[in-house]
Amino acid sequence: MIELSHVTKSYNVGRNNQFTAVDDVSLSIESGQLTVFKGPSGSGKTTLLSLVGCMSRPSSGRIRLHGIRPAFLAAEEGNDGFDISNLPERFLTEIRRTTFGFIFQQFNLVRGISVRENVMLPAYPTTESHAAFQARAEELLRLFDISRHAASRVEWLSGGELQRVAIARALINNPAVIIADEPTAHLDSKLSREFMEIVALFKGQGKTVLIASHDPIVYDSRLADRVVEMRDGRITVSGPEP
Ligand SMILES: Nc1ncnc2c1ncn2[C@@H]1O[C@H](COP(=O)(O)OP(=O)(O)OP(=O)(O)O)[C@@H](O)[C@H]1O
Repeated sequence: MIELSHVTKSYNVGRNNQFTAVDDVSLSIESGQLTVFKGPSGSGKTTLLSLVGCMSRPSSGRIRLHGIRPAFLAAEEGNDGFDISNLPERFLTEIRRTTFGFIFQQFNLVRGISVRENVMLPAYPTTESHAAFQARAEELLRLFDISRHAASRVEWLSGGELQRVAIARALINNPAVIIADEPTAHLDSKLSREFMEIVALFKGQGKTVLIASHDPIVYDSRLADRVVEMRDGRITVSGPEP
């Protein structure tokens, strides 16, 4: 479970353009479920996901992981879970790479290098050998039917293929949690439905999935265990508690 208690994120603190993007949010996100964050543009969805995914720290409040153990941490988890709100950048980076897989709207693939190299980019070789990562990359390329493009540069791929490369890259470290920000925004409805089939696969593997989306194919999906609605940095509807 991921537990947020009174989480606030403000930008440009102390300046005249100070802005609170996430405002006193408390929420429990159940493991192994799909939680969809829905809301108008600017409502704070991306900011909230970036806080949970250790890409930034909250201005105040606490975020705790329960039962999700970053692989590099030897210490036992206490009853209060593992607090990620105030960790030094070095630890945040390690947790981000070992625990979370990210899928972005623009896919954020690196041009000029191959599909295989893109999938391998986030590989985190302190937890497994390079050979193990290479084997996983080949397996993921096969799973998503992009093996024949492994040596191609990403700029030669179609939109659907790019999406599958981005998904394979998100899985290279076998993360417990997948975070996807508007993953279907640049896809037609057929590819969006295919994306949701892949989400079903994630859930089947017991992964926790968080998606920010405006797309009814995502938030109306039967796969969504919970739809959390946001407006002006606050939760307006938090769906049924699991
Ligand atoms: N680094 C930043 N500095 C200042 N303001 C920011 C920063 N990042 C985000 N914001 C502001 O915070 C608000 C929330 O942004 P956020 O991207 O979280 O919204 P969102 O719900 O994901 O929107 P969208 O659906 O358009 O992606 C926006 O008004 C945005 O302009």
